Amino acid sequence: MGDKLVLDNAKKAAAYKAVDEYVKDGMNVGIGSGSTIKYAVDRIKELGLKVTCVPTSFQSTQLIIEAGLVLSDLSRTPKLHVTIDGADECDKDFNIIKGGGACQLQEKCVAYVSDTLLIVADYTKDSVQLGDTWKKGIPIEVIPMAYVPVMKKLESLSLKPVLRMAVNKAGPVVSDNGNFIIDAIFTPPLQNIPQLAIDIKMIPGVVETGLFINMAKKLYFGQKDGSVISKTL
Ligand SMILES: O=C(CO)[C@H](O)[C@H](O)COP(=O)(O)O
Repeated sequence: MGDKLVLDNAKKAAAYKAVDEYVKDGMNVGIGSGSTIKYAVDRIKELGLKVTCVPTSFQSTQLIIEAGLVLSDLSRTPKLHVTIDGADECDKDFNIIKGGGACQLQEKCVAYVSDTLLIVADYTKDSVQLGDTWKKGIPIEVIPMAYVPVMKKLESLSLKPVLRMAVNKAGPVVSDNGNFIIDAIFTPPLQNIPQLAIDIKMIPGVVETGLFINMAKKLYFGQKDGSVISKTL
């Protein structure tokens, strides 16, 4: 089997297991973003579950609509039973980096109002410490007018900020919220991750960081052989 197929099977196994364990008829469900979450939506559809879905991006809105599921938003559905989302890297203490797809702002808003946040990912996202496998840094959403001073401040926090550039478009990536994304590259180990998350968030112009601390209840990692390792703290 090719590497991509192995990875896709691992993602699917993780997403299916999370849905099977947690999602029930009548629930309000947050739908994360990325390539893994597609399988969670597939499973919800396959099981015919009667749930109300709140998306975390343009992409997940499309997934919900295409699957024929009930689409809502945080204004109409401000309290969720469970959110299922992907991740770029998870450490042994459940510190998580998200935002590889630039969706971390809406993802965090949706996760925050959820009773339970489940992370579904393939085995490459399961690390001892952040930065072991994810080399693209911490995604940080910033308002466009402030990106230069934010980058300078990030340098003073020993991070190496890079403005994320678009592919097939001249200029920077523009998030679903009209903002820029700075990827703050770091050399592991990160010291005091909860404090770092606060320090970054406190910089004027920063809207949200891709550091998800103390948020996930359970992590599901699909393995090469199609099994799933799940972890709770
Ligand atoms: O945080 C995210 C988007 O902002 C994604 O959940 C994260 O990048 C994982 O994506 P994938 O499931 O494609 O590996």
